[in-house]
Amino acid sequence: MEAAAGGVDDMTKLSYLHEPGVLQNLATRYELNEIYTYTGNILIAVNPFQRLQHLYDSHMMQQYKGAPFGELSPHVFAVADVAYRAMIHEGRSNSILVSGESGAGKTETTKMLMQYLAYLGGRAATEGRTVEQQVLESNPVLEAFGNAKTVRNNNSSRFGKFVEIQFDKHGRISGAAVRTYLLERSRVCQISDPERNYHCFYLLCAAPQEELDKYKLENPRTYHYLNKSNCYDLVGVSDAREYLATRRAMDIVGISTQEQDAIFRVVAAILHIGNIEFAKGKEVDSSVLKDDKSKFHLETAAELLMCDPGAFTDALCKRVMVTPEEVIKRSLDPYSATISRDGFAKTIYSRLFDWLVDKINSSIGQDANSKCLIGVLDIYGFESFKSNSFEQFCINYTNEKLQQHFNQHVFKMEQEEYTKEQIDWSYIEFVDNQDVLDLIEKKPGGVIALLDEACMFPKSTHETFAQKLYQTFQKHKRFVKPKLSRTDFAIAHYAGEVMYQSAQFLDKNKDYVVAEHQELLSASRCSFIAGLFPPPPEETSKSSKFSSIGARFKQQLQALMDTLNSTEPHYIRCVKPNNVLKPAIFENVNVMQQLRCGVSASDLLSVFLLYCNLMEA
Ligand SMILES: Nc1ncnc2c1ncn2[C@@H]1O[C@H](COP(=O)(O)OP(=O)(O)OP(=O)(O)O)[C@@H](O)[C@H]1O
Repeated sequence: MEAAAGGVDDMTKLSYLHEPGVLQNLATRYELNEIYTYTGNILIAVNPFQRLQHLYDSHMMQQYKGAPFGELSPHVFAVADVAYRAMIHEGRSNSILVSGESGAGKTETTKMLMQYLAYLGGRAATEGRTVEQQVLESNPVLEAFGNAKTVRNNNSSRFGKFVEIQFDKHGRISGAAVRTYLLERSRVCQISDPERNYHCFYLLCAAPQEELDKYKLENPRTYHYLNKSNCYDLVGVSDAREYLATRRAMDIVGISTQEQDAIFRVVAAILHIGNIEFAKGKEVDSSVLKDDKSKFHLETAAELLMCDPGAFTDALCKRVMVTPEEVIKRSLDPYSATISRDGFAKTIYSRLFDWLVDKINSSIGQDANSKCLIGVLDIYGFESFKSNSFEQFCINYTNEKLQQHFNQHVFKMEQEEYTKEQIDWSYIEFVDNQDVLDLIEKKPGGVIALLDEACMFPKSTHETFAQKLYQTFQKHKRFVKPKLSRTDFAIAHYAGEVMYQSAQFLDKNKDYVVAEHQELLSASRCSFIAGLFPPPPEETSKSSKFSSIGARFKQQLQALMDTLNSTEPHYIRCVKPNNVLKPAIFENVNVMQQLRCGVSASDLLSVFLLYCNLMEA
């Protein structure tokens, strides 16, 4: 078969399925603004970095509605349409898994899928808010609080998301639920140039003057949590306009004016908290507020959080130690008080984010009777940087899980098709990554379990944790102890080897709120804020008190996999054609690496073989 001049819309039509051919095909099509290409029924979407309005207008939606798959040009709408029709005809739940590296276009793709599903399953405009409107407007709310500018994407989601859209027996949207995964907390207190903190901080600093007066806010350059980077503005985005848009979206989602006020009070308080500085106190290893400025910020934060300023200072600068004999109040030195301050800010922000997600869910409402749903997964892709920490470990663990899900699905599909065509399938090799998953999640003895053990044992350090890993996995095929480091470790993932720095693993895995912070905030005179800090469940034993981010994430991931396993999956692979985030630039090596990390070469090959065999059979 000759290669078509404009490329082929399905890679399985290529005469040879090899990397240069695949790349050439994607590049040719990209040049013509044909950003979508199939590989069998997997959709590859190359980020255009420009608005291609005509691709997504209502005329396009009409065209794709009910059109047989493959009849029209490849498109996200076609994938959503297949999922919807499969759901209606077979009465089965479906899911669409959107993957790709940061900036590849997952969130945009997810929004288009949701828009199309809202079009298919929406009700005729009735008065008030419709479920689909609420579902769509939950995006800007979550983006304002969970997205930020990073070096790789100006609007990067710093959390994973699974949106479950429920349908009634007539195929109408009857409810929805959003599940989120692992928000990046460290960003609240720590950003580096030229990144930004979460959008909401800049939006609030661009609010109308009377609101700024209310929250005692000034220029974003004033705030320590924002001025560690020189980037304040986003090209082509007006924070003032976005602030109003976010407020409107909050209205639609069902967040009351009072609640909105409390939310932005928390956001403003965090900015003030970041500006509280400490100096050495009179006593050894104690600290006091550094100057009048710090006093002002502390008092303002206390006012906004509606708590007692004296108790607030104590909660930041002191710790209560309970021994069997007595209760001792111990002072913190300025360095420890600063860490305490940042911990406070991160805790309150992550509680606020969780509240928003819960509120969106309760406000949209769940349809308990729904038999069918379509889930859309928008989750971080595989990451391998110069320096990789606990976040990358969790992200890559997620991707191992999804890769296994994909392998099992393709394998099952092949088996079924071959059986149907009466072809002997005994020779198909099943690529399995269970060994990496065991290394990470096995209980007892996996990396997560060993990390939890280390966190529970007071004398552990990252050095002792790393030594334990070296001992335990000495002979593990997927574990590598580097020669030159005593604390790093590498895992041979399906997409390549990643070296992790264990230094902050223990701290980042600990999931507890300092008792003094909890006490202060649960006593807030603002019911919204007190509600973010309900009393912790009764402690039955010491061990039940410990909860870890890793173990909780593992549970969440298992629940996600259980949901996905009960659905018919569809895959969309987003590709970022360049690192300068500009249209019309297609970097071959870059794209090739992404294809290898995601739908890997062997997966493409197996999908290809499957189609060839089917055509011959
Ligand atoms: N189909 C599209 N049409 C126009 N622009 C797009 C499209 N897809 C992506 N973009 C552009 O690329 C940017 C990055 O896309 P997006 O935020 O969806 O990436 P992502 O894969 O979700 O990244 P992250 O993992 O960092 O959240 C968008 O802000 C938008 O400017």
